[in-house]
Amino acid sequence: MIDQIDFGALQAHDPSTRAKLRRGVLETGFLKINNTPISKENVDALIKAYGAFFAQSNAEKSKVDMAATGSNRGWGASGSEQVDPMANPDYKEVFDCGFELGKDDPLRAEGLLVYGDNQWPTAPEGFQATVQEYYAGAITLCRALLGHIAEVAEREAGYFDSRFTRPMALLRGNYYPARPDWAGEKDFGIAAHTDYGCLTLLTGDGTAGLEVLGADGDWHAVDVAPGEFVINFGEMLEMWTGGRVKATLHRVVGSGAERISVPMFFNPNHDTDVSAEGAEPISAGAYLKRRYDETYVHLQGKG
Ligand SMILES: O=C(O)CCC(=O)C(=O)O
Ligand SMILES: [Fe+2]
Repeated sequence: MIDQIDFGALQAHDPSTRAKLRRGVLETGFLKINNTPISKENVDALIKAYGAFFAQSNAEKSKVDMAATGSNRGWGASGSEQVDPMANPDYKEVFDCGFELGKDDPLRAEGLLVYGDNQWPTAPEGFQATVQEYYAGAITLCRALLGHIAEVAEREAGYFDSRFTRPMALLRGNYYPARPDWAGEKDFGIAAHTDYGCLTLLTGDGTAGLEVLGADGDWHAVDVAPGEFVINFGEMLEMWTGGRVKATLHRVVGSGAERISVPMFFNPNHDTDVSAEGAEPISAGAYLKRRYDETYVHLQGKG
């Protein structure tokens, strides 16, 4: 159900690759992508870094607990996010970091949540450098992918470029422990949801777990080999393109095996109007803040 595309072929404007991209963007909402400029070494180091971070005690991890802040950077304990109001809070743990404004950026004065300060743990050693190296590579890849997506979504070439100069790009490490024995039918690693933003670029440790809802109404397992990526599209891009681009439901029920996945949620500058043509304007920052306030348990009801 999900097409695999070669990033090199996409860059070279290969017609059959372009056709698969079209189907992924406009119909299924998901694609797998390989042969990207992000090295397997960097991905391996990233998975290892998150693994070592999450293996620490909760007391250690809570030194960077996002719940102690009004923002969403740092560690989120199991139960810290509820993506589906009909399900219980997810049992995954997360570590989130995001775009950092330059020291002299006048936007700093506005104290926007979506550009909050990152919180870096002191251990494991090298964690921040590894995560930041991946962050930079993922941003570059996302920008290139959006260039191609603009074409199939009937936007002029370069449409997204000026709108992603200060991207609200949130990189998340998801840690799914083995599915707990207390877990019932309302408990998920991450419950069914659509991503909130524009483009999600996901990699992982190769353990199965991601499921995507197909047009047939069934959940389909999607495997992500280390060094390969899944991309999917979020609510904001669906809205922005008047429904042309598809945001597709997905989830992780979880299994006996623990698992790490790493989504990069790639979103535009906070003041970008992401409303559909003719609709009431809404800024990307306001949209994202509303979804964060709805789903991060420590922000729920504080909007
Ligand atoms: O772990 C996965 O494969 C998916 C994670 C996900 O959907 C998310 O973090 O939004
Ligand atoms: Fe997701």
